Amino acid sequence: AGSVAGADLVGVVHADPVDPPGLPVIGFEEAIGCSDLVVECAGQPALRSYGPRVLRAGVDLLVVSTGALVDDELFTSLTEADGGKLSLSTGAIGGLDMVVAATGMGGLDRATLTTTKRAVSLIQPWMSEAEARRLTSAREPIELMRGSARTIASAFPKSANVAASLALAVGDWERVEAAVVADPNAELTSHVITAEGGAGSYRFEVRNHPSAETPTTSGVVPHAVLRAIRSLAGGTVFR
Ligand SMILES: NC(=O)C1=CN([C@@H]2O[C@H](COP(=O)(O)OP(=O)(O)OC[C@H]3O[C@@H](n4cnc5c(N)ncnc54)[C@H](O)[C@@H]3O)[C@@H](O)[C@H]2O)C=CC1
Ligand SMILES: O=C([O-])CC(=O)C(=O)O
Repeated sequence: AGSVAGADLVGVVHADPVDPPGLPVIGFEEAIGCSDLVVECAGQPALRSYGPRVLRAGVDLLVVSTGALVDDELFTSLTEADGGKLSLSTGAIGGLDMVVAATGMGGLDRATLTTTKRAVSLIQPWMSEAEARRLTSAREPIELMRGSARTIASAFPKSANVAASLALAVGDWERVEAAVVADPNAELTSHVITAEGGAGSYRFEVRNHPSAETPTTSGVVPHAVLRAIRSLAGGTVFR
């Protein structure tokens, strides 16, 4: 809508069969040829395919699908590429600035994240029919999986990028334990972060309305992206 001062949307690269109405659709090569910044908001596979090429072309890259960075090879190619600058969207959660600051003050001993979403939105292609049915017929919350941030961000690529975002802020994939809970009655998506270390002890709780179009995603995420673009474009960072 042109609401980010200092930034113009030059185009949208997409993979759907039908073009998004009212948006300037362009191809990937055209996008990296005519923009200063590419925003990845297309999923972990798209970041794997396109991220390194964006940076190598000297174009900055803002990443939403942070969970793709669990792949060490991709992590290295994105963080050590010569060319554009990489930045990560805070996406659906808050508190990461404080986690980074606390990590800087002697490190964190431990951090946890519990993500609770509407049960049906957590069905994954790798689940058996019985597992998927358990989610569609659940009456009570079910803890679906608990493990390292690396495990959880890989197992729920459209729902637990936040686990990777927290681990990247802590600077240690294994020190962050994440859990995903399927709640048949969850109206809101919740993310509860805890962290402890030399700087203190922290707890952040986020309760987001899911997007009406894509219930796996919290509705606020595009606005986190817009905030990041505003900041990258040199605008005020407190708005
Ligand atoms: N860091 C965070 O807190 C969060 C991260 N996410 C990430 O954002 C991603 C996008 O979320 P939504 O917009 O809700 O998903 P969506 O499924 O509604 O939209 C994805 C869009 O990406 C496009 N796309 C997919 N593959 C592509 C490719 N190879 N090239 C070009 N376009 C491609 C599709 O055409 C589609 O329009 C999620 O898959 C997830 O990885 C989502 C929520 C929070
Ligand atoms: O939008 C959310 O609440 C979180 C999400 O999907 C993700 O981290 O992939």
